[in-house]
Parts: sequence; structure tokens; C-alpha cells
Amino acid sequence: MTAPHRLELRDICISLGSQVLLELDAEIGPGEVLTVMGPSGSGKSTLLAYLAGFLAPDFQARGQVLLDGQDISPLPAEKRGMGLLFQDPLLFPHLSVAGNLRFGLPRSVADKAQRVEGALAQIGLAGFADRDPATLSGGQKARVALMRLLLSAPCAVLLDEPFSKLDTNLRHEMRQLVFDLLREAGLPSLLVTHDREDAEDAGGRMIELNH
Ligand SMILES: Nc1ncnc2c1ncn2[C@@H]1O[C@H](COP(=O)(O)OP(=O)(O)OP(=O)(O)O)[C@@H](O)[C@H]1O
Repeated sequence: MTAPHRLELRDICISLGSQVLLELDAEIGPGEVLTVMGPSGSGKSTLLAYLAGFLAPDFQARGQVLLDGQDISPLPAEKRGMGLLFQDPLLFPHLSVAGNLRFGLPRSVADKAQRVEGALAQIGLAGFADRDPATLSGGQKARVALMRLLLSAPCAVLLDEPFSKLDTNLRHEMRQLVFDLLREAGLPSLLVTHDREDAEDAGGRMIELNH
């Protein structure tokens, strides 16, 4: 486990004009996954955009987002230490698999090649370093995206329906890998989904948003 982190969402309220879209108060400890469920339009992606620092100007938000006790809500997205994982793996098409992983590593890391090799082995993709991401299966791309995120040493992770594009057989396996690695890294994570099985496999607390 790297340094343990804690994420606190204090009295978050996001509105659209005069209408309150969502209210949330929660704490996520090191290695914990909090699942936020809700129907389409209930504000799941808006919540993640707010936490990540790119909420559309149409919305108004108040509350505090505390990372290890420090309010990060005034900080720009790149200074928040939030890692994001989306439905789409969003690998860089002009870089090899190893290039995508190296991109995640902070500049200060000296043994980059060794780290990348170890990371590939950890996700069952040893020998894939020089592959073009376009030649990977959906599950393999998802694993590379996950590892790129973890190598970037985030302080907390936001997951936006990351399993919804995978086929049913792969989904369970991918969830296990994601949640095991997040736990092992001691990262507080917030998963938004409308799939109840995602929430069950995450194994943590669950909050339901009402529309
Ligand atoms: N930029 C925007 N300006 C105005 N309204 C918006 C904007 N983005 C989203 N909305 C509205 O805010 C509400 C919440 O949208 P959001 O995308 O967060 O929902 P969601 O729960 O993630 O839905 P889904 O599960 O379908 O992705 C919706 O009613 C949507 O129409």
C-alpha cells in the first residue's frame, strides 16, 4: 500500500438554476469504495465532474471536498490528485502499451522501464509492451487504462461506469482486479453506476441518488 488517503465530501449540494440536483455527505477511507447509484439524469456524472474540478458553468455547487483534511474544491483539476476511470479506456493511439503506461508515471520515477514491466505483469499483460493499443481486446485496454491510472499515483479515484462496455464474462473479472488493486493501493474511490452488480462487487457502502 502506498500512503493511505481519505476523501471527505462535506455537505455537497449541486443545483441547476433553482433546482437542487443532488445533496451528499460522505466519507471514504483508505482503500474503501463508495458506490453512488442512481437512474439516468440523477447527477452521477455531474458529481464526478464537480469532484474532479470540471463542473460545467451551468451548475452551482457548494460544500467541501477534503482530501486528507485539505479542501481541494478551490483547486484546478490538475492539482487535485484525482484519478479518473471512464467507460472508454481512452488510451493514446499514437503510443504503444508501454508508452501509455510510462505516460502515467510521475517524472521523478527513475526506473521507468522496470516499473512498466512490473505493471504489465501485474495485469497479466507481460510481453505486450510494444503492442499498438488498437490491437488489444476491450478487456486488455481496460486493464492498461487502470494500470496507467494507478502508476500516476493519484490520491483518490473516481470511476464513471468503467465496466459497462465490457461483456458479461469479463465484467466480473475486471471488477475484481479493479477493486483489489484500489484496495491494495489504499485509495479512497467513488464509483458511479446504475449496475447493482458493480455495487455488490465493490463491497463497500452504497448511496442512492433520487432524481
Ligand atoms: N452542461 C449542462 N447544462 C445543463 N444541464 C446539464 C448539463 N449536463 C447535464 N445536465 C443535466 O443535469 C442532469 C444530470 O446529468 P448527469 O449527466 O450528471 O446524470 P447521470 O446520472 O450521470 O446520467 P446517466 O446515467 O444517463 O449518465 C440531467 O438532467 C442533465 O440533463
